[in-house]
Amino acid sequence: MTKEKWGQLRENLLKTVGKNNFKTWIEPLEFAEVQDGVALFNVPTNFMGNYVSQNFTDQILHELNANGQPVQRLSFQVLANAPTQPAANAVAEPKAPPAASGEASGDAIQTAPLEARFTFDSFVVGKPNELAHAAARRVAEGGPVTFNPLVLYGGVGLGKTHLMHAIAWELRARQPDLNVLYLSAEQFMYRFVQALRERKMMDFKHLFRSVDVLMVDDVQFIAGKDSTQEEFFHTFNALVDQNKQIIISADRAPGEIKELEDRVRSRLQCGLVVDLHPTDYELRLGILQSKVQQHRDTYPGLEIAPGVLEFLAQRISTNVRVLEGALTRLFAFASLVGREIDMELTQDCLADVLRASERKITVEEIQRRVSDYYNIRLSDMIGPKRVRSFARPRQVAMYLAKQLTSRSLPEIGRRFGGRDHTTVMHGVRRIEELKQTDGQMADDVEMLRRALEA
Ligand SMILES: Nc1ncnc2c1ncn2[C@@H]1O[C@H](COP(=O)(O)OP(=O)(O)OP(=O)(O)O)[C@@H](O)[C@H]1O
Repeated sequence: MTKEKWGQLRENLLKTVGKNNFKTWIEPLEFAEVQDGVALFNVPTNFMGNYVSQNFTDQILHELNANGQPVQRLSFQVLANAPTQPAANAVAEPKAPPAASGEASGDAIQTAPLEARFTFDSFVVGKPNELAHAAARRVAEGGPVTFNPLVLYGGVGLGKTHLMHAIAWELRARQPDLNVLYLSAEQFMYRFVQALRERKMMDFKHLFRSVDVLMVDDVQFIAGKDSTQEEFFHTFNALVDQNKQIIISADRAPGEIKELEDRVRSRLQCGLVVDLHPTDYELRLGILQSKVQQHRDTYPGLEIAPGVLEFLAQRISTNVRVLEGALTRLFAFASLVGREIDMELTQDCLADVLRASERKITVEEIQRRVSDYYNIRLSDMIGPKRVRSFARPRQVAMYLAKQLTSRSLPEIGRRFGGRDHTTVMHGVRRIEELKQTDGQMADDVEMLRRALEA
């Protein structure tokens, strides 16, 4: 059967299904092929495929067979533009959703392919993200729901979206019939507001309550947006009641998202909350090595001199997105000028990135980190109390301030509640000694240093 033929047949369905149904459900079906008695259609969302299959199969089969097309079954696939992956059985949307359009809400969610690159295979695992990765893997296996929701949180560019897409791809591969819905919290709000405006709340509720897996990215976005939070809360409860998996990402821990309603916060905290820590040197190097492999296909024959990747992993300590961007630029530049990627070319090509990442660590930042680490209040770190539980963290912070900033001893003293420079000197020496004799102290200081430098 040809597309034209389907176009003609389709018109006949107008009478049997009615104008509204026809417009909403039949017209968007794109005929693909007939094979072994199965007619395959492309549909914009999985939800739509399911709906048509449940409600209009008989009419469509009848129409096809009555017009000389021997078809026993219908099949629907979600259209995905992703070139290297099969069509995802998940609906996704671009990070920046389009401005409100006149499109009907509820019956279909704006679709876009999941990012083809964001798979488990391309995700490099290291200490900072191993727990998040393991949890994502577990959920992606699609077995019985053991923790609900899974909340992945972490700073900018640390791989939250990558992991979420990887889960969706994996679920799709393992269970093609599963209805996986991935969208950003912003898109959730946009859909909700549109449904309210167009009085299509029933459709909206039906859509969101009929998914098997709901994935909401950047949930911090709904903080302070009361009615969206309320709807999210109800959607959440309805799905949890049906034992459907929910996966959420946020840029910080649920407890730290301001203006998030308590009941939403406590729901998020009910499941497994795992964080993606800032990358460390080893992870950055691993990611760079893996990206180099990918670039080799595009730029065969380009060589990288020894030491360049190590240098980048050391110097670019911001997010992975910046790291990736730097490498892409390096390859493009090197291929353009026909040179090997060595230190000189790297310095030339990435001068601005390298400058920007020369991050200055402040004494205040150190104090904050150290007090968090030892679970004491910032005011106690700076204040006058001399009990060991405050004095030791204070000395660690002084030591790190001396090591990681260019502040003088008197300047550091001033920032620790106006202490004398000899006190600072004593503190720094004490930690130096302890690092030699106390393994725990050596580990603590190293961990803090890495976290601050990340
Ligand atoms: N461990 C990793 N291995 C491979 N690539 C990674 C890893 N972590 C992050 N990336 C890459 O870094 C880029 C940024 O990741 P992603 O978009 O997932 O970050 P995010 O945490 O969602 O950030 P944002 O809060 O800005 O949305 C992506 O291209 C992603 O593939």
